Amino acid sequence: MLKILSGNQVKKLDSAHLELKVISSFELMERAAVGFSNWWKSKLFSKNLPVFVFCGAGNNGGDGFAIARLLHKMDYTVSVFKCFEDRTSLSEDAGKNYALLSEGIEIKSWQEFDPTRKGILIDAFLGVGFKGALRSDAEGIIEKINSFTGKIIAVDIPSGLPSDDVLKGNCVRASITVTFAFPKLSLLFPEHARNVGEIVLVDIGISDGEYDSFSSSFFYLRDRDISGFHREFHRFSHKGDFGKVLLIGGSKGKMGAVVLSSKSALRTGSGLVSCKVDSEERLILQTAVPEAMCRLEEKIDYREFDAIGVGPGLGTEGKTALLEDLFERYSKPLVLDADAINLLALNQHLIPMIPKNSILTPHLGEFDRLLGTSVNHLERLEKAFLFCKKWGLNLVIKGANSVICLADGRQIFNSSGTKYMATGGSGDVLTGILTSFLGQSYSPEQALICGVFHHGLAGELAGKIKRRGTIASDIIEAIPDTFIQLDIS
Ligand SMILES: NC(=O)C1=CN([C@@H]2O[C@H](COP(=O)(O)OP(=O)(O)OC[C@H]3O[C@@H](n4cnc5c(N)ncnc54)[C@H](O)[C@@H]3O)[C@@H](O)[C@H]2O)[C@@H](O)CC1
Ligand SMILES: Nc1ncnc2c1ncn2[C@@H]1O[C@H](COP(=O)(O)OP(=O)(O)O)[C@@H](O)[C@H]1O
Ligand SMILES: [K+]
Repeated sequence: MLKILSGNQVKKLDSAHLELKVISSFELMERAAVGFSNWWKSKLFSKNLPVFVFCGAGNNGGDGFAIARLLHKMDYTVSVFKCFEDRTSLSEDAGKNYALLSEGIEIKSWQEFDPTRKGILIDAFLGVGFKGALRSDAEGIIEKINSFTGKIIAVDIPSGLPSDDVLKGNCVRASITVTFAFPKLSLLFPEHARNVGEIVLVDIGISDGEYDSFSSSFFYLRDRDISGFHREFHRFSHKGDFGKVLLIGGSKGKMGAVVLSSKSALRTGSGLVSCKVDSEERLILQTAVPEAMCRLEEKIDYREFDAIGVGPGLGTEGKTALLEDLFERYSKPLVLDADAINLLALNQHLIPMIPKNSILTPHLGEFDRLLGTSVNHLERLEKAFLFCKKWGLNLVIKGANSVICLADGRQIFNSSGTKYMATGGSGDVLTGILTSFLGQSYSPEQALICGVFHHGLAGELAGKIKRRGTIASDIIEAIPDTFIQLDIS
């Protein structure tokens, strides 16, 4: 799994790579620019639109010059806008790439840019080398870039965004950020979404093993990581191997939640799915999901089940005793979502009773209720880290790039998912998926890594067809396709 390093570690990673592969820093810059232009080619941007490349004096600007050269070669009309006083201030590699700009490329000062022009703007002003508060000239440059009404594409990071911290000043508002080697931590914070836009990761040839000597507790989960975490089933596997799971949830007016969770558990491969629901409401579940069974008795022997998920649509009124009783009589890891989390927020004395290694899946609102409001995502990550360590629990901070926070302190940002998943019930689908994997004897870590990724991928597949018309049921229907897509039998 790809490690997310700090901005300060990037230079060291680069130097180690240059030494290992015996290449120059100039060649590495060229790889970044080639990676960018290959992505550009795949997007088929119209050649009728001129390209404006804003270049700073550092290596981010160097990437910009090289990109300008490559796009010009591809027959785009390219102008470079200098965001520096004179050539002597350029970094060595930026200087080399500046010298390679061909005659057909117009070179102007950033002040000369007319932001009302039609075209595409490439922001290669500041990269991960940006430190401290913006200097006053830089403020002006960023304002100029942001006054442009067309598409802005940031190189590595939107200029002005610190790579590992929360934005404090002004920053370019990009609609796409093409980042190199690994996504910089701050690109993944929800409060930066308007500045970062869509993230595109460009490989510059640094292999995962080269990150080994760098310490980081942050990771980035991609499709290639998944298969190693799945369990294999063989020809003689029986119903029991696929697990017997229980979902506790649903209440008057909110039965849909447990309908969605149970369906998604079945679509994820559970052998047997039972639901503990109010007896008056059972017909809704049994009609909607005939494959699921209802358990109506007051005192279920929870030990019958390989995994239990609790919370979707449960309601909080009068349910504290149910949760307490569950913690007393079940010792395997649970999945706790929605109202189970709200109950914990209201009854914090129950937290020490949660079976070790359980999984909590709060969205930002539930997270705040449980652990208090946070001023920014960094604080939220720190709170999650302390909570998971203290209680030996795992937690998913849900949203775009959901963060899997493991009990051992690792925090894994998910790469799959789409904005079309921001629809009622998609969290209930995740509860079903996670409970299903736990029931199939996946460890909580395996269940989390596979579950969160497949959920996001199912959302992407559904969103490709249904766009903003995507509903939670579409995500469930797409779960089987995720196994095909990832070649999991
Ligand atoms: N492995 C990688 O990640 C690679 C990174 N490359 C590029 O190199 C960049 C990093 O290059 P550098 O270390 O030269 O740094 P940058 O180009 O990001 O920044 C240095 C420049 O920013 C200015 N600056 C810094 N703080 C400022 C402030 N507070 N106000 C105004 N200006 C400020 C400096 O004067 C200098 O001109 C990356 O972002 C990426 O674009 C690629 O060229 C090659 C591979
Ligand atoms: N913009 C987004 N990008 C990616 N995933 C998203 C986005 N918005 C929501 N999701 C995912 O959808 C799910 C929503 O969960 P939740 O808020 O609990 O929904 P509900 O309570 O309606 O079931 C989470 O897994 C979250 O990661
Ligand atoms: K930039």
